[in-house]
Amino acid sequence: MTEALFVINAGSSSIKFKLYGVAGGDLDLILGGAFDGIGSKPRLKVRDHDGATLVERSYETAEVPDAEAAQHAVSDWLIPHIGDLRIVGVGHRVVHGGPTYSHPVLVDDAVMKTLESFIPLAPLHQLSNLDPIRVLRQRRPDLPQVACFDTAFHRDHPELADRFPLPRELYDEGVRRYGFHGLSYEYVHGALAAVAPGVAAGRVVVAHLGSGASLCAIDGGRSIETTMSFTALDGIPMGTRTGSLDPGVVLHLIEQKGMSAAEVGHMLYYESGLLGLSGISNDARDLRASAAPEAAMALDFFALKVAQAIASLTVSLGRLDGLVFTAGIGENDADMRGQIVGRLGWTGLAVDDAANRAHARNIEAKGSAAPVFVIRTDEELMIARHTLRLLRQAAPVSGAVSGAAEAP
Ligand SMILES: Nc1ncnc2c1ncn2[C@@H]1O[C@H](COP(=O)(O)OP(=O)(O)O)[C@@H](O)[C@H]1O
Ligand SMILES: CC(=O)OP(=O)(O)O
Ligand SMILES: [Mg+2]
Repeated sequence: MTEALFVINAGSSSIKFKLYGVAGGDLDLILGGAFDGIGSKPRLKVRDHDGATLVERSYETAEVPDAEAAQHAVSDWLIPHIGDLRIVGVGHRVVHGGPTYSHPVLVDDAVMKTLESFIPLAPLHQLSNLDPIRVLRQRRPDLPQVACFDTAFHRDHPELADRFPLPRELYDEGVRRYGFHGLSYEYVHGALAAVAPGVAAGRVVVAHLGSGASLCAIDGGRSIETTMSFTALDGIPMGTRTGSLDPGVVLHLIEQKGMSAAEVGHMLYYESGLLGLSGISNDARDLRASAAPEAAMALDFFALKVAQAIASLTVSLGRLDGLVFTAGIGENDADMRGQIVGRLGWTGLAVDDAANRAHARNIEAKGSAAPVFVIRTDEELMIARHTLRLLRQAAPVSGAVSGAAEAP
């Protein structure tokens, strides 16, 4: 019977999942899918390891009204398709590990309680991340579950990158620059090391530009600084999130406009960023396709802020040996990459137009001050690697893990 790992990357409106075979110590993708449009246009799509569609179906909103219902829909589809696989563990992306967790951890009651205490630090993500862990713990208490944190990669930041210029006691209470997208950065850095080990050993900036977006300065594999901080609101503008904002604006909204904290929070998380700037869409594809000047302005604003972040992170690094683009926009939007690097022309960075349009692995122009890479991120594979390592540490004798005989 083939042993397999299940990985869940649960977001606010989607649940991405992958199933890996773990025979022989390797991780072999069996299938991967996503349940997205939770609360709006619920849809389940699953592909096998070759990319062939196994299922693609839509649901009525009333049929799958929330994340928990989506998890059940995923399980209902998965269980009959699992065949004779034996699930030996489940790995989860958990966005916030707070000051406590700098490594992945096996979830038990105490861990769960600590992770729940971080919900206010990541209201858009943490609850959705913990939901599937809770549901699975009820359904399959015997199944080991591992939480892998977006914050962990950044936990040994230098102190200068970890502080806000606020009264010291707030830092002691946990008001720190945690940083996110760590699983993506860890994966991308590893992938960079495989193709350009010299660059990866040096000083690089990775731009994770998805619907959530941040950048990270990495020196020799270690995160030095990143644009997101206490929450996933900080840094560059995103699909619907503001990125950095004068805190005086927040005071203005509360004091002068009489908005409640919840209303301000909703505006900062859901109504701002590309959506707020354009008034059209949070999706960069829609903005590219639009002829409206507001759409072009929103994209230009995004490019400017990303370019400024790259320059700022390069100051922290002291040198730039490579720039990497990843995630939805970074991997697919050649115009955006061109706009961003174009704004950094004064540094000597330049992209080759044909390579950029082809989404080649290396897109720098001849004579560019540093190489520029496009690398596809794979948070799920990173989670699977961490989960397997931890499960093997927990059960070193069997070589893998045993005990779980049913599907999740
Ligand atoms: N071809 C494309 N051109 C421009 N933007 C794209 C393209 N493909 C995807 N995107 C952008 O990527 C975003 C999703 O990125 P992704 O990394 O999957 O985000 P997340 O995992 O946070 O949902 C979409 O909202 C969209 O704006
Ligand atoms: C932390 C974060 O912003 O995650 P995502 O990109 O999945 O929204
Ligand atoms: Mg993401």
